[in-house]
Amino acid sequence: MTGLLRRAVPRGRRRRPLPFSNTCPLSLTGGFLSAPVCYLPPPIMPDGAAAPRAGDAAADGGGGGPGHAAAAAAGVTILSSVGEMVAARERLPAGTRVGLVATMGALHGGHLELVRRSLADTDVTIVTIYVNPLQFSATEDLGTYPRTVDDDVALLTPLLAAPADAGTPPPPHLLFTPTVAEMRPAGATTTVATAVGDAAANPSSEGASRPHFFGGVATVVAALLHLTRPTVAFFGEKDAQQLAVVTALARDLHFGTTIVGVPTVREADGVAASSRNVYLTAAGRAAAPALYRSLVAARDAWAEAGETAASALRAAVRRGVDAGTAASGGRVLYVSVADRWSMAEVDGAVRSAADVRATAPGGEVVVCVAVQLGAARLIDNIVLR
Ligand SMILES: Nc1ncnc2c1ncn2[C@@H]1O[C@H](COP(=O)(O)OP(=O)(O)OP(=O)(O)O)[C@@H](O)[C@H]1O
Ligand SMILES: CC(C)(CO)[C@@H](O)C(=O)[O-]
Ligand code: BAL
Repeated sequence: MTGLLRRAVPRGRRRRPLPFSNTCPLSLTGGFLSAPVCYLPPPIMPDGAAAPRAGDAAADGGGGGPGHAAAAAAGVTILSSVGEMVAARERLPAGTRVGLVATMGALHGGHLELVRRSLADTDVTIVTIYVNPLQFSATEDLGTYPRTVDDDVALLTPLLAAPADAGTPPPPHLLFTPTVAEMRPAGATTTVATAVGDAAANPSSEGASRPHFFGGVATVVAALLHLTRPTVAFFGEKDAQQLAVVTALARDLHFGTTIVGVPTVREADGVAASSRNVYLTAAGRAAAPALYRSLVAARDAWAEAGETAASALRAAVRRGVDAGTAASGGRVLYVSVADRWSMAEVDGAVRSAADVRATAPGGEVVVCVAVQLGAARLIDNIVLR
């Protein structure tokens, strides 16, 4: 049976209704990708990155707990194989505006805001949950990264199962939770390199602090864009350099996807919502507002007091974060004042606030900070605007 989709579009646009089938049985066999696989020698991983470890698959998104059954009952389709994902994407009618929200799970208000943006701006939303081993170094927290798939499904279900207008079938939103074995089969050797995330490009950046990281992110995001072919993909501004990397990736490799940055969702005291906040001790949590407080102070010094020296802005953020977190064991990993899209560090002066206000936007500068606070590695940033 075919129905017409008529979703409320709160951002001032009502799109042409699209036909969706509300009886859409999904292949459980992996579609055309279930063809025989040629096994190759063990994969070569990027420098410092951890290969998928035994046991990862059991802890990642595959399988289905009680939350999956509830989601299925509410009409949310959860897919765990690449073949199912490809087949489901193939079934969407031409012209469907598809939104992608890529996550590593342990969902919080930041993720849900991305999903809401996608639901408002596109016809069909695909949320992915995948803890990507390629973006963790051997000494990082791949093994302990919070995996809360049932809770995640429970949070997503009310959003993704929200009914369309009466009388029309709901849009076929999807949750894709592949295993490592599905996403990165034994023998996979190809990775995507990115100059925007390159440590050499900026020694005081997230890319330099986590040299393995952006190669892993670019590789998995390229695979997810390829599998889901989204019209728009939504990424959080909290991960400023990741947003720059993904924007360059989509543009440079002609994915035809628009990358949209979503403003950082914060707790009442300014702390950016983050899955790794669960690692904070009570003292660390009490100290964590120092990051955003220091960033806001630097932005105010630029906007209101005319401070344009990048070195002064960097020093002010470092001083503020040190003062707020050192007693709780906080250690500043880097402070960066960089072009928002190339991530090149600014050596001299940033454009003044008056100049930015008076002329066309462009050449935005972002101030980023990373802090190790006990077991939690926190990042945050503010754009000078
Ligand atoms: N507070 C937030 N506000 C808006 N978007 C966010 C926020 N936190 C994460 N995101 C975005 O959600 C997407 C998935 O991020 P991810 O699953 O790594 O969550 P995370 O909280 O950043 O995790 P971690 O604590 O491991 O860094 C990314 O695009 C990320 O930028
Ligand atoms: C973009 C991403 C899902 C790739 O694994 C991850 O880096 C994240 O959750 O920000
Ligand atoms: N939030 C980006 C994913 C990561 O830190 O591994």
